Amino acid sequence: MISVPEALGRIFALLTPVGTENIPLRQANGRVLAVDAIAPRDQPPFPASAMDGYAIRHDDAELGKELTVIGTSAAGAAFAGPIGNGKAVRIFTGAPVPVGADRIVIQEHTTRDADRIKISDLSEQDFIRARASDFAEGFRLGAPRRLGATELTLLASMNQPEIEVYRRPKVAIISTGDELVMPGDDVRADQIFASNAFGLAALVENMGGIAQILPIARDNLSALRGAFDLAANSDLIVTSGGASVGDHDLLGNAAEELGLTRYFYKVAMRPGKPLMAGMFNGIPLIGLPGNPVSSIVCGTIFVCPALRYLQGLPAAPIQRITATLGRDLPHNGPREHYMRAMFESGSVTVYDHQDSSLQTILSGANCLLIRPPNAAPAQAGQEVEIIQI
Ligand SMILES: Nc1nc2c(c(=O)[nH]1)N[C@H]1C(S)=C(S)[C@@H](COP(=O)(O)OP(=O)(O)OC[C@H]3O[C@@H](n4cnc5c(N)ncnc54)[C@H](O)[C@@H]3O)O[C@H]1N2
Ligand code: MOO
Repeated sequence: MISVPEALGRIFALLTPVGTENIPLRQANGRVLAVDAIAPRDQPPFPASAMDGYAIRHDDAELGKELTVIGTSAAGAAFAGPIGNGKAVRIFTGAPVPVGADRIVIQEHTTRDADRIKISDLSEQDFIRARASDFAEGFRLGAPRRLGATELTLLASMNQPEIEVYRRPKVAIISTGDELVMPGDDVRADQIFASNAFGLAALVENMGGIAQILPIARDNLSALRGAFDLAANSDLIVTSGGASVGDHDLLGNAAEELGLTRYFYKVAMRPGKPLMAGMFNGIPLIGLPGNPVSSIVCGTIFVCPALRYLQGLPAAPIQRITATLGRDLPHNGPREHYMRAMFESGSVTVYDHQDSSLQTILSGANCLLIRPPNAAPAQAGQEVEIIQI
């Protein structure tokens, strides 16, 4: 059995980032920028007022001084002329500061009478945003990076109506097992509903991929062949179930017969021991164990980083953070244990029941607490690592 980092490294080695495409900025939420975006001009493109008030010359900034208002500068409607001593221009937030003015007096610090204002108070600040104080022409937003609200705001202000992003990787999800039926279908007493594919599809979509849930493959070679045929145009195949050693667990052997080159089988983790990965007729394949918790844990630990890597992001494991253990834990066995747990106010407490079939416990958990292989007993108050889910 190999370790989790070793398995993840071998999965990255199977993958090649997908190609790129040009898309409208409006469709870029959640996508990964593939090429640096470069600002074609300064922002702000002119010195701009940060407040509503009056633009004046610095020399005129004296308490009690009276000035003549000679015009208005509004956002999108600049005052054309320059401004001299003894003069003021009514100005609004975001408006260009007239040539010659180098200070804004906020309107609360003035009294106005017709076209005259009197300065009644003064701030230390000039309330002028210098040209290019946000970014200058030539500023780069570097790729690769995932685009969300903040990046899209910036890209729009950089006048990027279209951007180059990585294509969304297509992931075919194949559930295997004679006992499985899709939710809503007729179910016999000896069958259960196929749940793994729904969670896995959500993980894939959350990571920017396109998930395709294929029809359930029964535990026989021709059913598996049919499912794999449907996955032919995918960037990644994810299977669930049939990975273990039972008489009906034929995924590994059958897939090899159909063209799979297996790169590894079995990982020192819990849940998830029968994980495998390989290349299926040119398409990378990750084979997850069938137990629902194993499938989602392995999806989080392996499929999510794989999706990031397919979209041009660095080959990196899922982020861990530290938390304080809320309750003592016994020593751990030889496999790295991903325990379902609750993280609240910095403290993490594991659930009593950790069987990898318990979907209710998994859905109640908000993190996985990681126990290293052969870890000594841990006491409440100790620092531990968790992954938020
Ligand atoms: N003799 C041994 N038996 C088992 C071992 C072992 O080392 N020796 N490993 C156990 C571990 S650990 C796991 S994990 C499971 C994994 O087995 P498979 O990947 O072959 O999964 P299945 O047998 O097909 O299913 C296991 C379990 O999960 C249910 N299942 C499967 N697919 C789905 C699905 N899509 N949605 C919901 N539930 C699903 C299935 O009905 C079984 O109950 O093997 C242990 N056995
Ligand atoms: O490795 Mo299994 O996934 O513990 O239930």
